[in-house]
Amino acid sequence: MNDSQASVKVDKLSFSYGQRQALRDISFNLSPGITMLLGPNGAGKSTLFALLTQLYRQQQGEIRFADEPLKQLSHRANAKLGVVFQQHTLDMDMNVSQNLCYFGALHGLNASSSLAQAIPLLSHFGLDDRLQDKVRTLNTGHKRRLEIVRALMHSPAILLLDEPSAGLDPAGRRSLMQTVREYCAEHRVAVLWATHLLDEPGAEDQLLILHQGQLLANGQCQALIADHDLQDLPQLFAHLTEEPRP
Ligand SMILES: Nc1ncnc2c1ncn2[C@@H]1O[C@H](COP(=O)(O)OP(=O)(O)OP(=O)(O)O)[C@@H](O)[C@H]1O
Repeated sequence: MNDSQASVKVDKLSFSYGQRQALRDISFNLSPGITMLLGPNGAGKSTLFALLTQLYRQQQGEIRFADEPLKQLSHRANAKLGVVFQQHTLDMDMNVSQNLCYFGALHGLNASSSLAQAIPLLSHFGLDDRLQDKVRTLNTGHKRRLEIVRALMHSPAILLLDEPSAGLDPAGRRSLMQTVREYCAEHRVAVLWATHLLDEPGAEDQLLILHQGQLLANGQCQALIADHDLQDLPQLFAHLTEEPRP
C-alpha cells in the first residue's frame, strides 16, 4: 500500500443534529498505523464515523482521503475505505464463505476473486478453518474478526473500526488489537479505532480524545501524558475532561 493513499485529513469539522451540536471544530490527520479515538458515550464518535462513511452529509469543515475532498470522491471513497460499525451486519444463517462472497460482489468481485482475497486475511485473523461454518456458530471474537476480514477484502487504505472490541473479554480484546496492529503495520493501512475503554490505547499509539463533541487531545499517548506531567491515561483523561472549558 502506498502511504499517500492511507491518509485522512479532517479539518474544522462540525456537525449538529438540529440544535444539538455533536462535533465542534474537529481537526486531525490519520496516517498508516492505529489511531485510537477515545471518547465516552455521547462524545461524538459515531457521528464522526457517519461523516467519514458519508452516511451523513457534511455540514461544516472538510474531510480529505489521500488528499482528495471526500465530497468529490463520493461513491469512489468506498474503494478506499473499510468499515466495521458497532452493529453486527453479518448474515448469521450463511456460512463464512457465503458472507464474504456476498460482500465481495458488492465491490465487483466474483466468488473466486473474493475467496482469493479473503483466504490470506482469514489466515491472518485465525479463521482459515471456518470457511464452511455458519456465522451463527462463531464466538463473538471470531464474528468480530470476520467483520474485519470482510472490511479488508477489497484492500482499502483506510480502516474504520467503531468499538471493535465491544463484548470481548480482556484476552480477546488484546488478541484482536494485536492482530489488527500487525496486519495494518505490514500493509500500511491507516486505522481509526474508536473505544471508550481507557486501557485500550497503547503508550505509543496516536490518540484522539473526544469529549462532548470537542477534540481535547491529539498526539502520541505517552507524549500527551508526559506533556501534562501525569502518570497514565486515566489521569490524563480525568484532567482533560474535568477541566472547565469555554
Ligand atoms: N440522530 C440523532 N439525533 C439527535 N441527537 C443525536 C443523534 N445521534 C446522536 N445524537 C447526539 O449527538 C451526540 C453524539 O452522539 P454519538 O452517537 O455520535 O456519540 P458516541 O461517542 O458514538 O456515543 P456512544 O459511545 O454512546 O455510541 C450525543 O449527544 C447524542 O445524544
